[in-house]
Amino acid sequence: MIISSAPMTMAKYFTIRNNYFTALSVILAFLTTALGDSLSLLYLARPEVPMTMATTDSQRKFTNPSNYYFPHDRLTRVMRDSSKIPIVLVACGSFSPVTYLHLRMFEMAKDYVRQNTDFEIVGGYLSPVSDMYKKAGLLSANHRVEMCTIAADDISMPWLMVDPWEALQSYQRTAVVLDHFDHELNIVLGGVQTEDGEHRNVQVMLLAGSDLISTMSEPGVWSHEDLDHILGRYGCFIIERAGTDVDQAIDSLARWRHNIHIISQLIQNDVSSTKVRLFLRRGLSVRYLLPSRVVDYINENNLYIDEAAAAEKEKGKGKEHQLRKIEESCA
Ligand SMILES: Nc1ncnc2c1ncn2[C@@H]1O[C@H](COP(=O)(O)OP(=O)(O)OP(=O)(O)O)[C@@H](O)[C@H]1O
Ligand SMILES: NC(=O)c1ccc[n+]([C@@H]2O[C@H](COP(=O)(O)O)[C@@H](O)[C@H]2O)c1
Repeated sequence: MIISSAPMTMAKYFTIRNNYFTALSVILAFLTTALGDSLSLLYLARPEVPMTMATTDSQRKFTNPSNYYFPHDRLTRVMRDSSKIPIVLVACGSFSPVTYLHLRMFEMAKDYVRQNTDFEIVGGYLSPVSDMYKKAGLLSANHRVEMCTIAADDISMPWLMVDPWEALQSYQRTAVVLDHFDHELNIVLGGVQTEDGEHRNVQVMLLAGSDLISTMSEPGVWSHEDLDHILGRYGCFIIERAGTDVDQAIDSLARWRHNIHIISQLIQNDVSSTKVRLFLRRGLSVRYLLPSRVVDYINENNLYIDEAAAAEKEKGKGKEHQLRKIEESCA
């Protein structure tokens, strides 16, 4: 149970993510220079969103948004190996839009779990953040949930689901989100079973990139009680991400080190939603950076239209040649 939490602002959190964003800035600065304007800086603007901290209790009754049901159709209810500990992976984030790297995080975690742990993954969830998070480029929750649902609806990932609980209400801290999963999986559904019919509680674990974990070392972004709750009670898998020094990121999290699993990216790939939005804004192709059906959804619904309109405007300013050059270099 979390007893208290210190007030803090999301502005500070976004400032602290600068390590990652500095690396991203270099890439964006390159594109910006090539285009000869400063529009891409808009993407780096961090919002001023106050995050009011409330108390949480894992035993509390959760209020669900209307018409909400907890998705569990792809949850493995009977474990394959009773000697293992059943876990569910939860990835929290904006997913604006969801990319292949978000999906790949689950695959990397699956390999790591099989090779290095006594866990058995019985399900995975994408949990898009609420609109109240107000991060730059955050599309409405309905669209983000829909894009995640399309992305997760892939027969090659039959254990991945999208939970709209967090997205469809006011901002919820990650500790509360993990409590919600714990409640739904273990209290409402009653956990899972072994082949012999023995009941097992499911261990909820956070799945995140190292840019997110680096913010946990900084005072004022996450309360100590929340960190203790997330890393002490639940635990997490951290996917290495270019631009973040993982060792430095977890330096001050040493007391929970046994519950923090670091997963190296053997093939460096730093696709990000920011870059995808930038490409869309420039009218560049984003195919093969995210599932085709998500690209179709974006096009059909004219999403990130402001960005596309900005690109049109640039063409009007006679920058077609430069755009073509970038497009060619990205082909
Ligand atoms: N290329 C990547 N490598 C490792 N982790 C990633 C990668 N892309 C996203 N993540 C992780 O996925 C989670 C959700 O990410 P989020 O929705 O913020 O995507 P993002 O690409 O970082 O978005 P944005 O560019 O808008 O900040 C976070 O924990 C983030 O660290
Ligand atoms: N104190 C907290 O619970 C806290 C602080 C910072 C970020 N977060 C979460 O981390 C995720 C970050 O998402 P982005 O990577 O899209 O910014 C979001 O789900 C956000 O709610 C939680």
